[in-house]
Amino acid sequence: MSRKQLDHDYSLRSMSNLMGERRKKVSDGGERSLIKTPSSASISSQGASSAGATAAGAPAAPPSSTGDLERAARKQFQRDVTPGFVYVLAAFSALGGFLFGYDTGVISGAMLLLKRELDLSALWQEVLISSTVAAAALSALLGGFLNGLFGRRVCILLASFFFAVGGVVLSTAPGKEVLLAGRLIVGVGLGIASMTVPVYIAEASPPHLRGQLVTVNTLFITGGQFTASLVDGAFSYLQRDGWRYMLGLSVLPAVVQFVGFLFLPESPRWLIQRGLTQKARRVLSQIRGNQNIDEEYDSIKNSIDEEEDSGGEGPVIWRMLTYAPTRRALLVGCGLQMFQQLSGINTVMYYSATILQMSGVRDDRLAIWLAGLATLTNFLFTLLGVWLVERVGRRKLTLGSIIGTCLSLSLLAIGFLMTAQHSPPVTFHPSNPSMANSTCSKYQLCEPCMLDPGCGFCYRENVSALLASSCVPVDKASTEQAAWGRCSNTSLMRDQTYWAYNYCPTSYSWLVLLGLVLYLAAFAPGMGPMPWTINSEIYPLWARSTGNACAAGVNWTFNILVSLTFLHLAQYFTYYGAFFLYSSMALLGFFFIYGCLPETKGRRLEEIEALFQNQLCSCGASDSDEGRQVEYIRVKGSNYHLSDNDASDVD
Ligand SMILES: O[C@H]1[C@H](O)[C@@H](O)[C@H](O)[C@@H](O)[C@H]1O
Repeated sequence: MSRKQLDHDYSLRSMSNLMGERRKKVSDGGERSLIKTPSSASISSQGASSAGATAAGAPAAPPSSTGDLERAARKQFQRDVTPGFVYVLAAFSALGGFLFGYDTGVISGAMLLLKRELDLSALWQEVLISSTVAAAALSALLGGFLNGLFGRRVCILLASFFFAVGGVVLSTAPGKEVLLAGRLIVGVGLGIASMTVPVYIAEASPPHLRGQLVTVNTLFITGGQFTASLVDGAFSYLQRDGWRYMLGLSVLPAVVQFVGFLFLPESPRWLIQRGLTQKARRVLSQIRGNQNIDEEYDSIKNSIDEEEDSGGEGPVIWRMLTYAPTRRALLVGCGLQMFQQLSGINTVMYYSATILQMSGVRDDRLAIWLAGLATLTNFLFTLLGVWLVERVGRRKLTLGSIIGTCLSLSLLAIGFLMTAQHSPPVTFHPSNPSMANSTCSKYQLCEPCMLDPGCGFCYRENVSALLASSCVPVDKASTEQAAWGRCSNTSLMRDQTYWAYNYCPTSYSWLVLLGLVLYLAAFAPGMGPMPWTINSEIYPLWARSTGNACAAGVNWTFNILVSLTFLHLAQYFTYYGAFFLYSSMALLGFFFIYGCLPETKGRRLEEIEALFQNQLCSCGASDSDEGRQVEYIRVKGSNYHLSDNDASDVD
């Protein structure tokens, strides 16, 4: 074969191979199979020439080695199929993630001010915090239906509309009832955005970038949480109405997203499914920068036609549950979201200010600012996840992350255990009968006193030792001070007298702090983003919105479950008990992921269904390694054994 022919051959080959693996029908007993063609590795193994130069249509210096050639082809291909538009589209969509993070993060700081200004009872505080998450859980489920009916774009517009209206209602609320209405509206936006945005980004992205771009959405979530902690810190200095600014600021990104989406296109996959094929073609070539989209278009169209041919009766969720591959995908998707929340991320984040207080940060404001460091760490390590996802793949990243999460949770628990075992004693018991009769004064150690939500530990400390300490009831109006005694007036507390609510002074705080940092470093790159990313790609088109709706619903439901039970858990099992429990959940999660999660990196969305044809808990073994390895793909009960040679023969 002449050099020129080789050039031509391999430039075409690299284009199609690097796009992912190709779906081919093979006439083998009427069965259909996914045939994995060799990707870049096969280009080099066959000694190809300058694919990159040919693809660009310009002569280039001959690459010095096959490795250079492979890299050149890959780069050229990625330049060609990655026009800037897809980044713009992902960034505007991910504003939904930012609002998700901002609205869930900002409430803790806003609540400190709200409870003082509106005189909120503990019940109202709880209702205001959890109502948003509960509304999100329900609307995520509803979002599945809306997505199928109106498309992704309309749903994102709807979500940003809810965010904006909710923000306005919250910032102008005259009282707690209107605040509740605002929180519910925001919750509806949250639920819809959390299930739609990953799907929209996944459907618009080319396969080699899909993981990265969907993970950017989680990066925006953690960015929103970080911004919220800064805003909370900044506005906490305002004597009045600081919470109005905190809650109202979310209107800005919501409006930007709404306006942006008036101009952004609908997902081409949804358009094809709806039979709007001309429009779908236009959108696809707009997103792909006028590349040749025929192959991608045909592949989406074929998979939709096949799905239609195969029929299927009843509501989508029923069809998903009665068809093995989608049932397995649903189990994997919901399981991932469940284990994400059961690993205690929101408890750890929420608790970070207290952990810092344990380490000796006495000033409340400073603790709030420093807690921002935890959200920053979460953000930075999610960035690492964005970088890693297309390099190491989803499966390895999630597995590595959950092992680290499990170990660091154990370290946190050990830190709390040491703290409990070296709990300072209560040395001062009041003699006044009315004071002495309170439950709090019966505790002999700080640990049980701190675990009782009605009590706090009031102590005096000099440089080297803990002086007189007592356990006293907390002020009903504010947990920042005691109901009576030395710690009952924060502004009058002098002589190194401190009020510890929710924590005990300890010399083991460094262990807890180390656990916190390691936890965030392990959780954020994998367990934080991967459940969202993987869910956006594991369902076939007909089941995608329903699958994502269910998984997002599971995420929000376990979110609320874990946050609402934490304090009770701590009360009955102590802090270390609670963290050991989260750690064992993470361990369970590891086995689940190890057994059930296949690698989806680099595959077209239309091809992923086949990965779930395997029996559950053996599907993790699919190994692509750039097309070099032998692969077994079982389709509808038949085994196809493909080697490199088989694969290249088909091409
Ligand atoms: O993936 C996100 C993220 O990692 C957040 O930090 C967390 O607060 C959310 O609950 C979670 O779903």
